[in-house]
Amino acid sequence: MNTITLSQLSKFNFTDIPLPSSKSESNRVLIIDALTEGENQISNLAEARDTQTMIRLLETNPPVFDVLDAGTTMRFLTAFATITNQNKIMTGTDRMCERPIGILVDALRELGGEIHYMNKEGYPPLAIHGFSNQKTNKIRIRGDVSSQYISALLMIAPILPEGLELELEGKVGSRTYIEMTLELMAQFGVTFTWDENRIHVAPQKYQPTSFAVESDWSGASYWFSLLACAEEGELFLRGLKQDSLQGDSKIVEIMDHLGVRSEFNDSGVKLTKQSVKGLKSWDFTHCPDLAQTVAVTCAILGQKVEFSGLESLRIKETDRILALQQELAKFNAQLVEGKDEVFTLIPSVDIPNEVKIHTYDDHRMAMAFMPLMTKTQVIIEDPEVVNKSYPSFWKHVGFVKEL
Ligand SMILES: O=C(O)C1=C[C@@H](OP(=O)(O)O)[C@@H](O)[C@H](O)C1
Ligand SMILES: C=C(OP(=O)(O)O)C(=O)O
Repeated sequence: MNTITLSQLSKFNFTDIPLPSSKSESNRVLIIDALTEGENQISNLAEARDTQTMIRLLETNPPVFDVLDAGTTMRFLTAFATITNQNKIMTGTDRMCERPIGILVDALRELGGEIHYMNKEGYPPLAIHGFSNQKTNKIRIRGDVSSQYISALLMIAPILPEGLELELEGKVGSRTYIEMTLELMAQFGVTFTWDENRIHVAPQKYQPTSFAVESDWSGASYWFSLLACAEEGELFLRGLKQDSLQGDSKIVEIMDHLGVRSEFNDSGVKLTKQSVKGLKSWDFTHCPDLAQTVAVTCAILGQKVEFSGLESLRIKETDRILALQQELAKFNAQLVEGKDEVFTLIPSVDIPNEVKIHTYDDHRMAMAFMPLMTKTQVIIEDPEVVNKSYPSFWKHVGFVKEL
């Protein structure tokens, strides 16, 4: 197996990190673009494999949409292919075929789509046989499994002949991603109403516009963590906005407790060190992709913290709770499950001279453990796994030089 070795480096010079563009924004804008009559001007699309896969599939329109391991690409293209009345097979990696999609398929069938499971009920691969007449414009949908089903339905809603009223049932996770979807739709001229748990989108057209994708806040989180764990350093993260569409911009608030000060200007955010105020607990319901970053940071910084809202982590690129537990244990930290889905992060008291991190086909496992290099030599297995969201990650790590 390929590995990358990160030598210990606890103090570093000021480093300017260009950051990749957001794959979440890119994948939404690509679907919206495909549904817009007329030309949009879209710039800064992500280099992420998830986005490049989406671009390739939309451009070449093969009979089989193999999305690899991209969740948004699978969910958004399933809704898109159905509503544009295509015959399509939707598939992906083995892991993708273990990630549930039944809630979205049920909703699309209720609307009038014809979709069959090719293997296991509720999971890809799927055979889509298009869409005849819209059967209803009211759908009730659970919000506690993945917000991506809701985003997928919302983006096709304006082009449904009768529009769509979505009633969100139960706890809604990753709400910030639903807000991102609606805000992006609004930037392309679509109006909606959102009243408590009811979102209504009338039939209407997306309006051609110009849009520049922001840098990726989830990818930015690893740099906040690096500075939090280092003894000395300064970073500039390019292309981030204080007023972001991305919920993972919450990392600013979290890291303010963990010793990182953020100052925004027109080109990005400057990070400097400040004293650690401490963190007692955090709820990751609406920013699940930050959980690994924050768990590793707290484990290194000696912070005992209660983590909640981790339920969706079990059905992502890997079971991220199990993966975290196994890898944190390698430097004597723990993530202990307690009552009512609350986990306690017990920090490390003794970090070995070298730690080898297994990455479980999960880009965020590789990137989240990088900051451990501030304390010891780290070997990361399968480093190319970062290509899913941040192909230039290791190149950027190379920009960080010992002081
Ligand atoms: O809509 C999106 O762009 C995403 C939503 C989240 O997924 P869930 O809604 O499944 O939590 C997040 O974890 C994923 O990385 C990207
Ligand atoms: C969960 C993620 O992506 P997706 O669900 O789109 O595969 C992620 O990028 O952390």
